[in-house]
Amino acid sequence: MSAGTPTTPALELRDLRKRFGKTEIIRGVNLAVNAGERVAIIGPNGAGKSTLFNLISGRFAPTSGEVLLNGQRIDGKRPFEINRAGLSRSFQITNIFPKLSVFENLRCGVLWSLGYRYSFLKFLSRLHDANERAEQLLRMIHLERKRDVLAMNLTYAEQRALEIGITIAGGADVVLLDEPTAGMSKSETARFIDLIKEVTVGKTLLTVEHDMGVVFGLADRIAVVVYGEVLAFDTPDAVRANARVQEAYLGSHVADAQGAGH
Ligand SMILES: Nc1ncnc2c1ncn2[C@@H]1O[C@H](COP(=O)(O)OP(=O)(O)OP(=O)(O)O)[C@@H](O)[C@H]1O
Repeated sequence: MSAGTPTTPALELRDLRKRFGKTEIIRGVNLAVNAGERVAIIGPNGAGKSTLFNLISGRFAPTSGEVLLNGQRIDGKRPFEINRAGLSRSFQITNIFPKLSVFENLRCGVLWSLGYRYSFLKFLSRLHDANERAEQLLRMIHLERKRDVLAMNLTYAEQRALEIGITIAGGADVVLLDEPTAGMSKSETARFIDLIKEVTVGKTLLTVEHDMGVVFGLADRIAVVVYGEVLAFDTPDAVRANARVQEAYLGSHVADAQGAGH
């Protein structure tokens, strides 16, 4: 791209709105996330963070407004279409197959991302590639030694790592993770932040997060959502210093994160 040409954002929300019955929950959100950026969405309970994720990943259709993935409209498309367009959202742990091994779970993730549009023969010819990709993912999430262990016998943190492996299996370049470290101990969380950074190198990452230690350890920019609007979208330092954010939400949370050494 020549100098001065504006780069297309990896993900862009334009005046996005969502109404449930009479209540407008998302009230005109504009957000442009650059390729390769790591963005955390924070905000009080009920602010609309999960709804925003659901709008981006296609679980909900917006009432109005646009969602663009690499410049292409994806609002109104179905989740699997959005996934194949290059945006992947973390599966919940319940979507891990408990009675399959770690390797088999990863391979399922790879095969699913290849889609059902392939004929059986083409599918078979892809199996070799899928195996290779699953081995690669296994190394990326550092579960080589658990390769043949059934998913149900993994520790909680290992299951969350597997979930991330499945999420990135198809090679999506925009990845959405919903509270990736929820329920983890402090030391597991610290290791997990490093893992997330490693596996998303070169990708665009969006997380919804309550843990301010994770937010400030992971994000290049933070979007603060309050009552369905983006109150601030800036670097961690700028958000920390933002008086409106302090007032609306952050105060005690930031003190906690700083106390934790992040
Ligand atoms: N399917 C739905 N139907 C009706 N109302 C909904 C629906 N989904 C979410 N809401 C409402 O939208 C508001 C925002 O919810 P949302 O889950 O997006 O908030 P959040 O910021 O993710 O909260 P939390 O941090 O507690 O997870 C809430 O008042 C919720 O009750």
